[in-house]
Parts: sequence; structure tokens; C-alpha cells
Amino acid sequence: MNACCENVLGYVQIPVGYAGPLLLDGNRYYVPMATTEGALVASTNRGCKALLSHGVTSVVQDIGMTRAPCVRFPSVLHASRAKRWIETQENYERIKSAFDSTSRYARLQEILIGMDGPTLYIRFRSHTGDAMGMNMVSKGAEMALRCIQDNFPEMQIISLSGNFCSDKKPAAVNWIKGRGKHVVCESIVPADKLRSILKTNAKTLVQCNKLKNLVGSAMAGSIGGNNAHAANMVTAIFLATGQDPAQNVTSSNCSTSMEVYGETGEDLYVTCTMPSLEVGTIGGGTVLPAQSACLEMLGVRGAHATHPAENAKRLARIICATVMAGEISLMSALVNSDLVKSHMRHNR
Ligand SMILES: CC(C)(COP(=O)([O-])OP(=O)([O-])OC[C@H]1O[C@@H](n2cnc3c(N)ncnc32)[C@H](O)[C@@H]1OP(=O)([O-])[O-])[C@@H](O)C(=O)NCCC(=O)NCCSC(=O)C[C@@](C)(O)CC(=O)[O-]
Ligand SMILES: NC(=O)C1=CN([C@@H]2O[C@H](COP(=O)(O)OP(=O)(O)OC[C@H]3O[C@@H](n4cnc5c(N)ncnc54)[C@H](OP(=O)(O)O)[C@@H]3O)[C@@H](O)[C@H]2O)C=CC1
Repeated sequence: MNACCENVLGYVQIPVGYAGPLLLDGNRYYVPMATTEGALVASTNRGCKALLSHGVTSVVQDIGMTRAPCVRFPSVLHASRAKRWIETQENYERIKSAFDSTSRYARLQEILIGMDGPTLYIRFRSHTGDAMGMNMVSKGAEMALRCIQDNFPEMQIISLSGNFCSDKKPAAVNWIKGRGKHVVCESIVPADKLRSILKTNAKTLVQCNKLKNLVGSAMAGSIGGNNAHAANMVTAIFLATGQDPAQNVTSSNCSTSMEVYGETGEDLYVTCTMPSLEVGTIGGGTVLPAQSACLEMLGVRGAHATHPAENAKRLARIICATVMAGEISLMSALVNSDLVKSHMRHNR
């Protein structure tokens, strides 16, 4: 009681299904998904089946979590002087040791400073082990600001979060600089599997991906990227595994790409690139029993025994590969005009 929530009056139950086996980097996963959208799990499951013959290959980069306080100075000259001071290597090291002193795992990687008039937006980026890291990086940023203020007493702290972080709001900075984990997944779906499982072919999917996910997203001025429904798989796994649900905003950034492949050009080459997956396997809602059991299902519960961040990185890979499964299945349903039919069957 009273962990992760206040004034607790009960639980809201959400059904949890699974998709899989998902063959990823040589391992098989059964992926828990909490959702009330009938057809979503069936669709993701179908995508997993279509990806089985080649499996999914992933690469992941631990970008780190970010917090960007907004601080104001009496004039542009004062602000510029402070900016230069922070950017000097020797001072960066002083700020870093203040930041790092707040945690056994938070380790500052970079300070990126934006300037608007006499106001600075100081974006601290830190590795946070297996935790998603928002509490840790906020704590570190607060200590780092104290170190800066010791040298610039005229600095006024407007807000610990200045929105240049950017947490829980759609923002281009997270696409460009990354946030959390940056994952790229790749696979090939052979022509026979496209035919028998997805009931379509590579050329049709590639054309739909271009006109819907690329041109359509551009027409809409999308900043979430060119994808069909990454947010569906991200959110369902976030709910099942105790991630912060509001972070589905940035975490769902995804670019889905499709090309024809193979000697006859009948196979499908597909990639999903997700630059800002904000995930952890320790801390926050991951400690709750059901969510913890779902992490256990994936073999990533808690802190990694020997290499901090490895569990969180593996969870990020699994989410991106599951997104790929959902993408190829929904796209196939759309080109077959099966979307409404399947939702009338599973979703009502
Ligand atoms: C529903 C299907 C999969 C049927 O598709 P189907 O090809 O008729 O299915 P099937 O009966 O031939 O089965 C093929 C495989 O699909 C899986 N499968 C099939 N049924 C089940 C089930 N009940 N439970 C678990 N798995 C299931 C399973 O892997 C099965 O293999 P098998 O087990 O037979 O060897 C298909 O029509 C489909 O994928 N529809 C799309 C549904 C979807 O993706 N909905 C979520 C997105 S909609 C939305 O929220 C976003 C949107 C659309 O607005 C975004 C946008 O703008 O694009
Ligand atoms: N404060 C904020 O601005 C925001 C907070 N949140 C919330 O923050 C929470 C998540 O914060 P987060 O910092 O991830 O989690 P926690 O606040 O739970 O911090 C993680 C804790 O786990 C400890 N730890 C033990 N082993 C490890 C390991 N291997 N890797 C990393 N940490 C380890 C850390 O140690 P140590 O003490 O040494 O660091 C720390 O005490 C969520 O509930 C989320 O909803 C969300 C958005 C904003």
C-alpha cells in the first residue's frame, strides 16, 4: 500500500496477453502486453510468427536519461559567461563529481546548453544503470546546480525542469539527441511467410509503408516519426512491466522502414528505429508484484547481476522487436482491408 501511488483505493485491472515466441538475437521471448484493445495481441502475435524464420537482430545504445533545468541570469553577458564556464572541461569535471555523488549508478555523460536571452537550459544527460532514471537524474541535476550556483550566486533557478529535457511531451530534441535507450531492429520476412501468415507480398507492403508511414506522416507534420502504431506495443508492454505510462509519448518515437529484398525481390527487409525508449527494470512501478512477474517472464527483472544497464537495454531491445511485429501485422491488415473486420471480431 502507498508505494507508487497515494490515496490508494484499489487497482484497475487490465487484461494481460502475450505475443510470441518472438525470436530476437537468438533468444525466444513471450512478451506480456496489457491492453483493452482487442485484436492488438492477436496482431502482434501474428507479426512474431512471421518474424520467426529469420528472427530479429537488434543493436542498442545506452544514451542516458536527461533533465534540463531552466536558470536565469541578470543579463545576456552573465548567462554567456556562465555557459562558457560550465563548458570548460575542468568545470565540467567539478559539476560531474557533484552530480555523480548523488547515486551509485547515475553517471553524467554530457551537458548540452540551450540559450534564450539571459536564460540557460542546461540539459544533463546521465547513465542510470538498470533504472529508467528520472528520479536519479533529477537528484543529480539539483546537486549540479548547487555547484554552478556556488560560482554564480546571481543565477536564479526558475525550474528544475525547463522542458528542454524533454519529459512526457512530444519534442524533436529526443529524436535528434536520443533519450533513454536508442534501439535499431532488423529482419527479413521471406515471401512464403508473407503469403501464408500475413496474406500479402513485399511490394504491396513497401508501397503502403512509403505512402502511409512516410508521406502520410509528413503530410500530418508528425514528430513521432514514420510508423503505423508503435505506441500500441510500447504502451501495452509499459503497463505490463511497470514502466511510467506517461513516458509512452517519447518512447513511441519510431521510424519503420521497408524494402523489397532477395534475388527475386519478393522478400521483405524491415527495420524499426527507436531513438528514445525510456525504460527500467528497477525502481518505479517495476517493484509491484504483477509487473515484476512480467519482467521475470522476459528474464530482465531487477538489477542485472554483474553489468548495470544490461537488463534495461535488453528490455528496450524486446520492446523495439515487438513493435516491429506489430508494425508488419497491422500494415498487412491495412493492405488487405482487414482492419475493420478484425476489430469487429476481437474488439467488440
Ligand atoms: C486479427 C488478425 C491477426 C487476424 O489475421 P489472420 O491472418 O486472419 O489470422 P489467422 O487466423 O490466419 O492466424 C494467423 C496468425 O495470427 C495470430 N493470431 C490470429 N488470431 C489470433 C488470436 N485470436 N489470438 C492469438 N493469436 C492470433 C497467430 O499467430 C496465428 O497463427 P496460428 O496461431 O494460427 O498458427 C489480423 O486481421 C490483424 O492483424 N488485424 C489488425 C489488428 C491490429 O493490428 N490492431 C491494432 C492496431 S489498430 C490501431 O489502434 C491503430 C491505427 C490503425 O489507428 C493506427 C493507424 O492509423 O494505422
Ligand atoms: N523526479 C522526477 O522528475 C520524475 C520521476 N518520475 C518517476 O521516477 C521513478 C523512476 O525513477 P528512477 O530514478 O528510475 O527510480 P528510483 O527513484 O526508484 O531510483 C532507483 C533506485 O534503485 C537503486 N539501484 C539499485 N541497483 C540499481 C541498478 N543496477 N541500476 C540503477 N539503480 C539501481 C538506485 O540506487 P542509488 O540510490 O545509488 O541511485 C536508486 O536508489 C518512476 O516512478 C517515475 O514515475 C518520472 C518522471 C519525472
